[in-house]
Amino acid sequence: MSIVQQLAVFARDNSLLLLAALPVVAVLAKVVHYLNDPFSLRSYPDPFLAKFTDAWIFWTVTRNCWSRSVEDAHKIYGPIVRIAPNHVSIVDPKALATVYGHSTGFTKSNWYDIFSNFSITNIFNTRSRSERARKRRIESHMFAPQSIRAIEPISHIHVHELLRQWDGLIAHVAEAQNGGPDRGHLGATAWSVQDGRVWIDCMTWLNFWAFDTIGDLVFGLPFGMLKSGRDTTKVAKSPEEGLKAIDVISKGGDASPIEEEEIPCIEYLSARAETNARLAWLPPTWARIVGKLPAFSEHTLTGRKLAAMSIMAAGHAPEAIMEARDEEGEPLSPQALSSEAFVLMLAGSDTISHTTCATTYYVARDKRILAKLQAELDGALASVDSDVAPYDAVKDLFYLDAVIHEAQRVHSTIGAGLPREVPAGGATILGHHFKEGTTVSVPLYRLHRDESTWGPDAVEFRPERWIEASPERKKTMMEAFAPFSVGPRACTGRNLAIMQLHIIVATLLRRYDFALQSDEPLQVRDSLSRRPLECMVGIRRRK
Ligand code: HEM
Repeated sequence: MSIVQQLAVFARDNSLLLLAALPVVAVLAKVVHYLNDPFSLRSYPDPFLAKFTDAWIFWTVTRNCWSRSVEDAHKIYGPIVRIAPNHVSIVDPKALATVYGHSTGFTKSNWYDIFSNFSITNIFNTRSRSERARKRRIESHMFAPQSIRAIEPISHIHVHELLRQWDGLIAHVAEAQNGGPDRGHLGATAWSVQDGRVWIDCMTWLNFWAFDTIGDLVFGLPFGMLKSGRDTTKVAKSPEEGLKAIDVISKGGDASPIEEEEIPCIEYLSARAETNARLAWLPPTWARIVGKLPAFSEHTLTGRKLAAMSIMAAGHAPEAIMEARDEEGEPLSPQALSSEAFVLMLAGSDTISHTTCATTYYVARDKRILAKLQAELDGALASVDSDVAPYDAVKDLFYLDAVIHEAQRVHSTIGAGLPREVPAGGATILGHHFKEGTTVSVPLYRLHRDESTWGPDAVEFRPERWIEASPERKKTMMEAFAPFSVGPRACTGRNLAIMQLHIIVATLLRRYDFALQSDEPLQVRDSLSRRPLECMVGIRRRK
Protein backbone atom coordinates (compact mmCIF):
# COMPACT_ATOMS: atom_id res chain seq x y z
CA MET A 1 0.00 0.00 0.00
CA SER A 2 1.41 3.42 -0.99
CA ILE A 3 1.81 6.13 1.65
CA VAL A 4 -1.12 8.09 0.17
CA GLN A 5 -3.37 5.03 0.41
CA GLN A 6 -2.22 4.45 4.00
CA LEU A 7 -3.10 8.08 4.85
CA ALA A 8 -6.53 7.72 3.21
CA VAL A 9 -7.28 4.59 5.27
CA PHE A 10 -6.08 6.33 8.45
CA ALA A 11 -8.32 9.34 7.69
CA ARG A 12 -11.32 7.05 7.07
CA ASP A 13 -10.82 5.10 10.30
CA ASN A 14 -10.14 8.19 12.44
CA SER A 15 -12.46 10.80 10.90
CA LEU A 16 -13.96 11.81 14.26
CA LEU A 17 -10.56 12.23 15.83
CA LEU A 18 -9.42 14.37 12.91
CA LEU A 19 -12.54 16.50 13.10
CA ALA A 20 -11.92 17.11 16.80
CA ALA A 21 -8.31 18.00 16.06
CA LEU A 22 -9.24 20.74 13.56
CA PRO A 23 -9.92 23.50 16.13
CA VAL A 24 -6.73 22.59 17.97
CA VAL A 25 -4.75 22.88 14.73
CA ALA A 26 -6.46 26.22 13.94
CA VAL A 27 -5.56 27.60 17.38
CA LEU A 28 -1.99 26.28 17.11
CA ALA A 29 -1.64 27.94 13.70
CA LYS A 30 -2.67 31.29 15.25
CA VAL A 31 -0.22 30.86 18.14
CA VAL A 32 2.62 29.95 15.75
CA HIS A 33 1.76 33.01 13.61
CA TYR A 34 1.86 35.16 16.74
CA LEU A 35 5.23 33.75 17.86
CA ASN A 36 6.59 34.01 14.34
CA ASP A 37 5.56 37.70 14.35
CA PRO A 38 5.98 38.35 10.58
CA PHE A 39 5.10 42.05 10.94
CA SER A 40 7.11 42.60 14.16
CA LEU A 41 4.07 43.87 16.07
CA ARG A 42 4.38 41.68 19.19
CA SER A 43 5.75 44.48 21.32
CA TYR A 44 2.59 46.59 20.92
CA PRO A 45 -0.05 46.33 23.65
CA ASP A 46 -3.37 44.81 22.64
CA PRO A 47 -6.65 43.29 23.79
CA PHE A 48 -5.75 39.59 24.40
CA LEU A 49 -7.70 38.10 21.47
CA ALA A 50 -6.32 40.67 19.01
CA LYS A 51 -2.84 39.15 19.36
CA PHE A 52 -3.96 36.02 17.54
CA THR A 53 -6.98 36.73 15.38
CA ASP A 54 -9.16 39.31 13.60
CA ALA A 55 -12.01 37.93 15.73
CA TRP A 56 -11.63 40.78 18.25
CA ILE A 57 -12.33 43.51 15.70
CA PHE A 58 -14.95 41.34 13.92
CA TRP A 59 -16.78 40.88 17.21
CA THR A 60 -16.46 44.55 18.11
CA VAL A 61 -18.04 45.63 14.81
CA THR A 62 -20.69 42.90 15.12
CA ARG A 63 -21.71 44.30 18.52
CA ASN A 64 -22.04 47.72 16.90
CA CYS A 65 -19.45 49.42 19.04
CA TRP A 66 -16.49 49.77 16.71
CA SER A 67 -15.41 53.33 17.56
CA ARG A 68 -16.24 53.01 21.26
CA SER A 69 -14.34 49.73 21.70
CA VAL A 70 -11.26 51.03 19.92
CA GLU A 71 -11.48 54.15 22.11
CA ASP A 72 -11.66 51.97 25.24
CA ALA A 73 -8.65 49.96 24.04
CA HIS A 74 -6.67 53.18 23.62
CA LYS A 75 -7.69 54.38 27.09
CA ILE A 76 -6.31 51.14 28.55
CA TYR A 77 -3.26 50.51 26.36
CA GLY A 78 -2.15 53.97 25.19
CA PRO A 79 -1.82 55.75 21.84
CA ILE A 80 -0.55 52.78 19.78
CA VAL A 81 -2.60 49.59 20.06
CA ARG A 82 -2.57 46.36 18.08
CA ILE A 83 -6.24 45.69 17.27
CA ALA A 84 -5.67 42.63 15.03
CA PRO A 85 -2.66 40.40 14.30
CA ASN A 86 -1.63 42.66 11.41
CA HIS A 87 -3.35 45.95 12.33
CA VAL A 88 -2.16 48.79 14.52
CA SER A 89 -4.37 51.70 15.59
CA ILE A 90 -2.58 54.99 16.24
CA VAL A 91 -4.12 57.98 18.04
CA ASP A 92 -2.06 61.02 17.19
CA PRO A 93 -2.92 63.87 14.82
CA LYS A 94 0.63 63.72 13.41
CA ALA A 95 -0.05 60.19 12.16
CA LEU A 96 -2.89 61.45 9.91
CA ALA A 97 -0.53 63.05 7.40
CA THR A 98 1.62 59.91 7.04
CA VAL A 99 -1.19 57.34 6.92
CA TYR A 100 -3.69 59.24 4.77
CA GLY A 101 -1.64 62.12 3.28
CA HIS A 102 -0.55 62.83 -0.29
CA SER A 103 2.54 61.11 -1.72
CA THR A 104 3.12 58.76 1.22
CA GLY A 105 2.18 55.69 -0.82
CA PHE A 106 -0.28 54.16 1.67
CA THR A 107 -3.24 52.46 -0.03
CA LYS A 108 -6.66 51.41 1.20
CA SER A 109 -6.34 47.96 2.77
CA ASN A 110 -8.11 44.83 1.48
CA TRP A 111 -10.85 45.54 4.06
CA TYR A 112 -12.49 47.65 1.31
CA ASP A 113 -12.71 44.81 -1.23
CA ILE A 114 -16.12 43.70 -0.03
CA PHE A 115 -17.69 47.12 -0.69
CA SER A 116 -18.47 46.53 -4.33
CA ASN A 117 -21.63 45.62 -6.10
CA PHE A 118 -21.32 43.68 -9.34
CA SER A 119 -17.84 42.46 -8.19
CA ILE A 120 -16.07 45.43 -9.76
CA THR A 121 -14.25 48.25 -8.07
CA ASN A 122 -15.61 51.76 -7.59
CA ILE A 123 -14.19 55.10 -6.47
CA PHE A 124 -14.57 54.12 -2.80
CA ASN A 125 -12.80 50.78 -2.82
CA THR A 126 -10.37 50.83 -5.73
CA ARG A 127 -6.69 50.50 -4.81
CA SER A 128 -5.45 51.38 -8.26
CA ARG A 129 -4.04 54.90 -8.26
CA SER A 130 -4.79 55.50 -11.94
CA GLU A 131 -8.39 54.24 -11.68
CA ARG A 132 -9.01 56.32 -8.58
CA ALA A 133 -7.44 59.43 -10.15
CA ARG A 134 -9.61 59.04 -13.28
CA LYS A 135 -12.83 58.60 -11.33
CA ARG A 136 -11.92 61.31 -8.91
CA ARG A 137 -11.40 63.81 -11.76
CA ILE A 138 -14.98 63.23 -12.91
CA GLU A 139 -16.50 63.44 -9.45
CA SER A 140 -14.28 66.36 -8.39
CA HIS A 141 -15.82 68.31 -11.24
CA MET A 142 -19.33 67.29 -10.17
CA PHE A 143 -18.64 68.39 -6.60
CA ALA A 144 -16.51 71.49 -7.28
CA PRO A 145 -17.73 74.66 -5.49
CA GLN A 146 -19.18 76.22 -8.69
CA SER A 147 -21.05 73.01 -9.62
CA ILE A 148 -22.44 72.74 -6.11
CA ARG A 149 -23.69 76.31 -6.12
CA ALA A 150 -25.46 75.68 -9.41
CA ILE A 151 -27.53 72.90 -7.85
CA GLU A 152 -28.41 74.77 -4.65
CA PRO A 153 -31.97 75.53 -5.90
CA ILE A 154 -32.61 71.76 -6.23
CA SER A 155 -31.45 71.27 -2.68
CA HIS A 156 -33.95 73.95 -1.53
CA ILE A 157 -36.88 72.07 -3.11
CA HIS A 158 -36.41 69.17 -0.70
CA VAL A 159 -35.90 71.35 2.37
CA HIS A 160 -39.20 73.09 1.43
CA GLU A 161 -40.90 69.71 1.26
CA LEU A 162 -39.58 68.77 4.70
CA LEU A 163 -40.90 72.09 6.11
CA ARG A 164 -44.28 71.50 4.47
CA GLN A 165 -44.58 68.10 6.15
CA TRP A 166 -43.38 69.29 9.56
CA ASP A 167 -45.68 72.35 9.46
CA GLY A 168 -48.54 69.95 8.65
CA LEU A 169 -47.62 67.81 11.65
CA ILE A 170 -47.47 70.86 13.92
CA ALA A 171 -51.02 71.75 12.84
CA HIS A 172 -52.13 68.67 14.84
CA VAL A 173 -51.31 70.57 18.05
CA ALA A 174 -54.13 73.09 17.45
CA GLU A 175 -56.43 70.35 16.19
CA ALA A 176 -55.81 68.26 19.32
CA GLN A 177 -56.67 71.31 21.46
CA ASN A 178 -60.00 71.46 19.58
CA GLY A 179 -60.80 67.80 20.22
CA GLY A 180 -58.92 66.27 17.27
CA PRO A 181 -56.68 63.18 17.61
CA ASP A 182 -53.48 63.56 19.63
CA ARG A 183 -51.58 60.84 17.81
CA GLY A 184 -51.44 59.24 14.40
CA HIS A 185 -49.30 58.43 11.39
CA LEU A 186 -48.08 60.31 8.37
CA GLY A 187 -47.08 57.63 5.90
CA ALA A 188 -45.04 55.18 7.96
CA THR A 189 -43.99 57.74 10.58
CA ALA A 190 -45.71 58.16 13.93
CA TRP A 191 -46.55 61.52 15.60
CA SER A 192 -48.10 62.51 18.89
CA VAL A 193 -49.11 65.77 20.57
CA GLN A 194 -47.93 66.66 24.05
CA ASP A 195 -47.09 69.90 25.93
CA GLY A 196 -48.00 72.10 22.97
CA ARG A 197 -45.60 70.32 20.62
CA VAL A 198 -45.78 67.58 18.06
CA TRP A 199 -43.34 64.73 18.76
CA ILE A 200 -41.62 62.96 15.90
CA ASP A 201 -38.51 60.88 15.23
CA CYS A 202 -36.40 63.43 13.38
CA MET A 203 -33.88 60.75 12.29
CA THR A 204 -36.50 59.11 10.07
CA TRP A 205 -37.50 62.42 8.47
CA LEU A 206 -33.90 63.52 7.93
CA ASN A 207 -33.21 60.20 6.21
CA PHE A 208 -36.13 60.82 3.82
CA TRP A 209 -34.84 64.32 3.17
CA ALA A 210 -31.23 63.21 2.56
CA PHE A 211 -32.20 60.37 0.18
CA ASP A 212 -34.63 62.51 -1.81
CA THR A 213 -31.99 65.22 -2.08
CA ILE A 214 -29.04 63.07 -3.16
CA GLY A 215 -31.25 61.15 -5.60
CA ASP A 216 -32.31 64.43 -7.18
CA LEU A 217 -28.98 66.29 -7.01
CA VAL A 218 -26.82 63.56 -8.46
CA PHE A 219 -29.26 61.55 -10.59
CA GLY A 220 -32.28 63.79 -11.14
CA LEU A 221 -34.23 60.99 -9.47
CA PRO A 222 -35.93 62.12 -6.23
CA PHE A 223 -37.40 59.11 -4.46
CA GLY A 224 -40.49 60.90 -3.14
CA MET A 225 -39.91 59.66 0.41
CA LEU A 226 -40.69 63.05 1.98
CA LYS A 227 -44.01 63.25 0.15
CA SER A 228 -45.09 59.74 1.09
CA GLY A 229 -43.50 59.64 4.56
CA ARG A 230 -42.17 56.20 3.69
CA ASP A 231 -38.83 54.55 3.03
CA THR A 232 -39.70 53.31 -0.41
CA THR A 233 -38.01 53.31 -3.80
CA LYS A 234 -38.95 51.85 -7.14
CA VAL A 235 -36.31 49.53 -8.59
CA ALA A 236 -36.07 47.13 -11.51
CA LYS A 237 -37.55 43.79 -10.47
CA SER A 238 -34.79 42.01 -12.34
CA PRO A 239 -31.32 43.63 -12.05
CA GLU A 240 -30.30 41.83 -15.25
CA GLU A 241 -33.14 43.51 -17.21
CA GLY A 242 -32.12 46.84 -15.66
CA LEU A 243 -28.51 46.43 -16.81
CA LYS A 244 -29.68 45.66 -20.35
CA ALA A 245 -31.79 48.84 -20.32
CA ILE A 246 -28.80 50.97 -19.26
CA ASP A 247 -26.70 49.44 -22.00
CA VAL A 248 -29.32 50.54 -24.53
CA ILE A 249 -29.63 54.03 -23.00
CA SER A 250 -25.85 54.59 -22.82
CA LYS A 251 -25.64 53.75 -26.54
CA GLY A 252 -28.20 56.45 -27.28
CA GLY A 253 -31.21 54.10 -27.70
CA ASP A 254 -34.62 54.00 -26.03
CA ALA A 255 -35.03 51.14 -23.58
CA SER A 256 -38.38 49.39 -23.42
CA PRO A 257 -40.18 49.71 -20.05
CA ILE A 258 -39.04 47.25 -17.39
CA GLU A 259 -41.02 45.71 -14.56
CA GLU A 260 -40.51 47.53 -11.25
CA GLU A 261 -41.03 46.81 -7.56
CA GLU A 262 -40.78 48.90 -4.36
CA ILE A 263 -38.05 48.35 -1.76
CA PRO A 264 -37.20 50.04 1.57
CA CYS A 265 -33.87 51.32 0.31
CA ILE A 266 -32.75 53.16 3.50
CA GLU A 267 -33.28 50.02 5.57
CA TYR A 268 -31.49 47.86 3.01
CA LEU A 269 -28.55 50.26 2.58
CA SER A 270 -27.96 50.50 6.34
CA ALA A 271 -28.21 46.73 6.82
CA ARG A 272 -25.91 46.01 3.89
CA ALA A 273 -23.30 48.60 4.96
CA GLU A 274 -23.23 47.23 8.53
CA THR A 275 -22.89 43.61 7.45
CA ASN A 276 -20.17 44.49 4.95
CA ALA A 277 -18.25 46.37 7.65
CA ARG A 278 -18.23 43.12 9.68
CA LEU A 279 -17.58 40.56 6.95
CA ALA A 280 -14.74 42.69 5.59
CA TRP A 281 -12.57 41.65 8.56
CA LEU A 282 -12.77 37.97 7.61
CA PRO A 283 -10.47 36.37 5.03
CA PRO A 284 -12.27 36.55 1.63
CA THR A 285 -13.16 32.82 1.52
CA TRP A 286 -14.55 32.94 5.05
CA ALA A 287 -16.49 36.11 4.25
CA ARG A 288 -18.11 34.33 1.30
CA ILE A 289 -18.99 31.27 3.41
CA VAL A 290 -20.25 33.25 6.42
CA GLY A 291 -22.20 35.60 4.13
CA LYS A 292 -24.19 32.58 2.89
CA LEU A 293 -25.17 31.32 6.38
CA PRO A 294 -28.91 31.58 7.23
CA ALA A 295 -28.12 34.37 9.72
CA PHE A 296 -26.93 36.46 6.77
CA SER A 297 -29.72 35.53 4.32
CA GLU A 298 -30.89 39.17 4.34
CA HIS A 299 -27.42 40.15 3.14
CA THR A 300 -27.78 38.33 -0.17
CA LEU A 301 -31.28 39.69 -0.67
CA THR A 302 -30.32 43.30 0.11
CA GLY A 303 -27.30 42.99 -2.19
CA ARG A 304 -29.52 42.06 -5.13
CA LYS A 305 -32.17 44.69 -4.41
CA LEU A 306 -29.61 47.44 -3.91
CA ALA A 307 -27.90 46.43 -7.12
CA ALA A 308 -31.28 47.02 -8.75
CA MET A 309 -31.54 50.43 -7.06
CA SER A 310 -28.11 51.53 -8.28
CA ILE A 311 -28.99 50.34 -11.77
CA MET A 312 -32.07 52.60 -11.71
CA ALA A 313 -29.93 55.51 -10.52
CA ALA A 314 -27.25 54.80 -13.14
CA GLY A 315 -29.96 54.92 -15.80
CA HIS A 316 -30.36 58.59 -14.80
CA ALA A 317 -26.64 59.30 -14.29
CA PRO A 318 -25.53 62.83 -15.17
CA GLU A 319 -23.51 63.52 -18.29
CA ALA A 320 -20.27 63.77 -16.30
CA ILE A 321 -20.58 60.12 -15.30
CA MET A 322 -22.13 58.91 -18.57
CA GLU A 323 -19.24 60.44 -20.51
CA ALA A 324 -16.58 58.87 -18.31
CA ARG A 325 -14.16 56.50 -20.01
CA ASP A 326 -12.28 53.45 -18.76
CA GLU A 327 -8.54 52.74 -19.18
CA GLU A 328 -9.05 51.76 -22.82
CA GLY A 329 -11.01 54.94 -23.52
CA GLU A 330 -14.31 53.01 -23.69
CA PRO A 331 -17.53 54.22 -21.99
CA LEU A 332 -18.09 52.72 -18.52
CA SER A 333 -20.02 49.44 -18.59
CA PRO A 334 -23.57 49.44 -17.13
CA GLN A 335 -22.13 47.55 -14.13
CA ALA A 336 -19.39 50.15 -13.59
CA LEU A 337 -21.92 53.00 -13.88
CA SER A 338 -24.21 51.27 -11.39
CA SER A 339 -21.37 50.65 -8.99
CA GLU A 340 -20.46 54.37 -8.98
CA ALA A 341 -24.12 55.27 -8.53
CA PHE A 342 -24.31 52.96 -5.53
CA VAL A 343 -21.33 54.62 -3.84
CA LEU A 344 -22.62 58.14 -4.38
CA MET A 345 -26.05 57.19 -3.11
CA LEU A 346 -24.66 55.59 0.03
CA ALA A 347 -21.84 58.06 0.74
CA GLY A 348 -23.98 61.13 0.08
CA SER A 349 -27.12 60.30 2.04
CA ASP A 350 -26.53 58.52 5.36
CA THR A 351 -23.54 60.66 6.27
CA ILE A 352 -25.52 63.89 5.87
CA SER A 353 -28.65 62.69 7.66
CA HIS A 354 -26.66 61.20 10.56
CA THR A 355 -24.66 64.42 11.01
CA THR A 356 -27.78 66.61 10.82
CA CYS A 357 -29.59 64.41 13.33
CA ALA A 358 -26.65 64.51 15.76
CA THR A 359 -26.41 68.32 15.40
CA THR A 360 -30.15 68.70 16.11
CA TYR A 361 -29.86 66.41 19.15
CA TYR A 362 -26.90 68.26 20.72
CA VAL A 363 -28.38 71.71 20.12
CA ALA A 364 -31.87 70.71 21.35
CA ARG A 365 -30.30 69.26 24.51
CA ASP A 366 -28.93 72.63 25.60
CA LYS A 367 -31.38 75.56 25.67
CA ARG A 368 -28.51 78.07 25.96
CA ILE A 369 -26.87 76.85 22.74
CA LEU A 370 -30.23 76.69 20.95
CA ALA A 371 -31.08 80.31 21.93
CA LYS A 372 -27.63 81.59 20.95
CA LEU A 373 -27.79 79.90 17.55
CA GLN A 374 -31.34 81.14 16.93
CA ALA A 375 -30.32 84.72 17.79
CA GLU A 376 -27.48 84.56 15.25
CA LEU A 377 -29.77 83.05 12.57
CA ASP A 378 -32.54 85.61 13.22
CA GLY A 379 -30.04 88.43 12.69
CA ALA A 380 -28.51 86.96 9.54
CA LEU A 381 -31.80 86.00 7.92
CA ALA A 382 -33.93 88.99 8.99
CA SER A 383 -34.09 90.44 5.50
CA VAL A 384 -34.17 87.11 3.64
CA ASP A 385 -37.51 86.46 1.99
CA SER A 386 -37.35 82.67 1.91
CA ASP A 387 -38.24 79.88 4.33
CA VAL A 388 -35.10 78.01 3.34
CA ALA A 389 -31.81 79.63 4.35
CA PRO A 390 -29.75 80.52 1.24
CA TYR A 391 -26.18 79.23 1.56
CA ASP A 392 -24.70 82.71 0.92
CA ALA A 393 -26.57 84.10 3.92
CA VAL A 394 -25.38 81.42 6.37
CA LYS A 395 -22.07 80.08 5.14
CA ASP A 396 -19.93 82.49 7.21
CA LEU A 397 -21.85 82.62 10.48
CA PHE A 398 -19.45 82.10 13.40
CA TYR A 399 -21.76 80.30 15.76
CA LEU A 400 -23.44 78.12 13.12
CA ASP A 401 -20.00 77.08 11.88
CA ALA A 402 -18.92 76.31 15.42
CA VAL A 403 -22.08 74.25 16.06
CA ILE A 404 -21.56 72.17 12.90
CA HIS A 405 -17.85 71.63 13.63
CA GLU A 406 -18.62 70.65 17.21
CA ALA A 407 -21.32 68.16 16.14
CA GLN A 408 -18.95 66.62 13.60
CA ARG A 409 -16.29 66.34 16.31
CA VAL A 410 -18.40 64.97 19.18
CA HIS A 411 -20.58 62.67 17.09
CA SER A 412 -17.96 61.70 14.46
CA THR A 413 -20.28 60.30 11.82
CA ILE A 414 -17.35 58.34 10.39
CA GLY A 415 -15.69 57.44 13.69
CA ALA A 416 -13.73 54.35 12.74
CA GLY A 417 -10.05 54.11 11.95
CA LEU A 418 -10.05 53.81 8.15
CA PRO A 419 -7.60 50.97 7.40
CA ARG A 420 -4.58 51.64 5.19
CA GLU A 421 -1.72 49.38 4.05
CA VAL A 422 1.93 50.34 4.62
CA PRO A 423 3.64 50.67 1.19
CA ALA A 424 6.70 48.85 -0.17
CA GLY A 425 9.80 49.51 1.89
CA GLY A 426 7.81 50.05 5.11
CA ALA A 427 7.10 53.37 6.84
CA THR A 428 8.02 55.19 10.01
CA ILE A 429 5.18 56.74 11.99
CA LEU A 430 5.95 58.73 15.15
CA GLY A 431 9.36 57.05 15.31
CA HIS A 432 7.93 53.50 14.98
CA HIS A 433 8.87 51.49 11.91
CA PHE A 434 6.12 49.40 10.34
CA LYS A 435 6.82 46.74 7.73
CA GLU A 436 5.36 46.78 4.22
CA GLY A 437 1.87 45.22 4.23
CA THR A 438 1.08 46.15 7.84
CA THR A 439 -2.42 47.63 8.26
CA VAL A 440 -2.56 50.92 10.17
CA SER A 441 -5.41 53.29 11.03
CA VAL A 442 -6.08 56.49 12.96
CA PRO A 443 -9.45 56.17 14.77
CA LEU A 444 -11.37 59.39 14.15
CA TYR A 445 -13.82 59.11 17.06
CA ARG A 446 -10.97 58.77 19.55
CA LEU A 447 -8.91 61.47 17.82
CA HIS A 448 -11.87 63.86 18.08
CA ARG A 449 -12.17 63.23 21.83
CA ASP A 450 -8.56 62.99 22.90
CA GLU A 451 -8.04 65.19 25.95
CA SER A 452 -4.45 65.98 24.96
CA THR A 453 -5.86 67.99 22.02
CA TRP A 454 -9.35 69.01 23.16
CA GLY A 455 -8.75 69.51 26.88
CA PRO A 456 -10.49 68.09 29.96
CA ASP A 457 -13.96 68.92 28.55
CA ALA A 458 -13.26 66.94 25.34
CA VAL A 459 -16.50 64.93 25.53
CA GLU A 460 -18.69 67.99 26.09
CA PHE A 461 -20.62 69.63 23.25
CA ARG A 462 -19.33 73.21 23.54
CA PRO A 463 -19.34 75.14 20.23
CA GLU A 464 -17.62 78.09 21.92
CA ARG A 465 -14.31 76.19 21.89
CA TRP A 466 -14.07 76.92 18.14
CA ILE A 467 -14.62 80.66 18.64
CA GLU A 468 -12.52 81.24 21.78
CA ALA A 469 -9.43 79.42 20.47
CA SER A 470 -6.34 81.51 19.65
CA PRO A 471 -5.02 81.13 16.08
CA GLU A 472 -2.31 78.68 17.33
CA ARG A 473 -4.83 76.67 19.30
CA LYS A 474 -7.25 76.60 16.35
CA LYS A 475 -4.41 75.27 14.17
CA THR A 476 -3.78 72.46 16.66
CA MET A 477 -7.51 71.67 16.74
CA MET A 478 -7.83 71.63 12.96
CA GLU A 479 -4.87 69.26 12.70
CA ALA A 480 -6.77 66.76 14.84
CA PHE A 481 -10.13 67.31 13.14
CA ALA A 482 -10.80 65.05 10.15
CA PRO A 483 -14.54 64.34 9.74
CA PHE A 484 -14.06 64.02 5.96
CA SER A 485 -10.68 62.24 6.34
CA VAL A 486 -7.61 63.85 4.73
CA GLY A 487 -5.35 63.40 1.70
CA PRO A 488 -6.06 61.91 -1.72
CA ARG A 489 -8.83 59.58 -0.47
CA ALA A 490 -10.64 62.22 1.57
CA CYS A 491 -14.35 62.79 0.93
CA THR A 492 -15.12 63.83 -2.66
CA GLY A 493 -18.52 65.23 -1.64
CA ARG A 494 -17.19 67.49 1.12
CA ASN A 495 -18.27 70.79 -0.53
CA LEU A 496 -21.75 69.44 -1.11
CA ALA A 497 -21.93 68.12 2.46
CA ILE A 498 -20.84 71.44 3.98
CA MET A 499 -23.40 73.37 1.91
CA GLN A 500 -26.19 70.92 2.77
CA LEU A 501 -25.38 70.98 6.48
CA HIS A 502 -25.41 74.79 6.65
CA ILE A 503 -28.70 75.07 4.78
CA ILE A 504 -30.59 72.38 6.70
CA VAL A 505 -29.32 73.24 10.19
CA ALA A 506 -29.91 76.99 9.71
CA THR A 507 -33.38 76.46 8.27
CA LEU A 508 -34.69 73.95 10.82
CA LEU A 509 -33.23 75.54 13.93
CA ARG A 510 -34.46 78.99 13.00
CA ARG A 511 -37.99 77.93 12.09
CA TYR A 512 -38.69 75.50 14.93
CA ASP A 513 -38.22 75.36 18.64
CA PHE A 514 -36.90 71.91 19.58
CA ALA A 515 -37.19 69.88 22.80
CA LEU A 516 -35.93 66.38 23.61
CA GLN A 517 -37.98 63.69 25.27
CA SER A 518 -35.15 62.77 27.64
CA ASP A 519 -31.54 63.56 28.52
CA GLU A 520 -30.50 60.05 27.50
CA PRO A 521 -27.38 59.90 25.29
CA LEU A 522 -28.10 59.56 21.58
CA GLN A 523 -28.29 55.81 20.85
CA VAL A 524 -26.26 54.87 17.80
CA ARG A 525 -25.34 51.83 15.75
CA ASP A 526 -21.61 52.29 15.69
CA SER A 527 -20.35 50.68 12.51
CA LEU A 528 -18.42 52.40 9.69
CA SER A 529 -20.97 55.21 10.03
CA ARG A 530 -22.33 56.09 13.47
CA ARG A 531 -26.07 55.92 12.76
CA PRO A 532 -28.45 57.47 15.33
CA LEU A 533 -31.17 54.90 15.97
CA GLU A 534 -33.95 57.29 16.81
CA CYS A 535 -34.12 60.90 17.93
CA MET A 536 -37.52 61.88 19.34
CA VAL A 537 -37.96 65.67 19.27
CA GLY A 538 -40.88 67.88 20.20
CA ILE A 539 -41.23 70.72 17.69
CA ARG A 540 -43.32 73.88 17.41
CA ARG A 541 -43.10 76.92 15.14
CA ARG A 542 -41.13 79.88 16.53
CA LYS A 543 -42.72 82.42 14.26
C1 HEM B 1 -21.41 64.92 6.52
C2 HEM B 1 -21.31 64.25 5.41
C3 HEM B 1 -20.13 63.40 5.01
C4 HEM B 1 -19.12 62.86 5.77
C5 HEM B 1 -18.92 62.97 7.28
C6 HEM B 1 -18.24 62.13 4.86
C7 HEM B 1 -17.08 61.48 5.26
C8 HEM B 1 -16.25 60.78 4.40
C9 HEM B 1 -15.03 60.11 4.80
C10 HEM B 1 -14.46 60.08 6.22
C11 HEM B 1 -14.51 59.51 3.70
C12 HEM B 1 -13.26 58.65 3.62
C13 HEM B 1 -13.68 57.18 3.66
C14 HEM B 1 -12.54 56.19 3.59
O1 HEM B 1 -11.40 56.54 3.39
O2 HEM B 1 -12.85 55.01 3.78
C15 HEM B 1 -15.40 59.80 2.59
C16 HEM B 1 -15.20 59.34 1.31
C17 HEM B 1 -16.08 59.58 0.27
N1 HEM B 1 -17.20 60.39 0.29
FE1 HEM B 1 -17.92 61.38 1.91
N2 HEM B 1 -18.74 62.22 3.60
C18 HEM B 1 -19.89 62.99 3.63
C19 HEM B 1 -20.69 63.33 2.55
C20 HEM B 1 -20.49 62.92 1.26
C21 HEM B 1 -21.29 63.32 0.11
C22 HEM B 1 -22.47 64.30 0.17
C23 HEM B 1 -20.81 62.65 -0.98
C24 HEM B 1 -21.26 62.69 -2.43
C25 HEM B 1 -22.44 62.70 -2.85
C26 HEM B 1 -19.67 61.86 -0.54
C27 HEM B 1 -18.92 61.03 -1.35
C28 HEM B 1 -17.77 60.36 -0.94
C29 HEM B 1 -16.98 59.50 -1.84
C30 HEM B 1 -17.26 59.22 -3.32
C31 HEM B 1 -15.90 59.02 -1.08
C32 HEM B 1 -14.78 58.08 -1.54
C33 HEM B 1 -13.56 58.92 -1.95
C34 HEM B 1 -12.32 58.10 -2.30
O3 HEM B 1 -12.13 57.01 -1.79
O4 HEM B 1 -11.50 58.59 -3.09
N3 HEM B 1 -19.52 62.05 0.82
N4 HEM B 1 -16.46 60.59 3.04
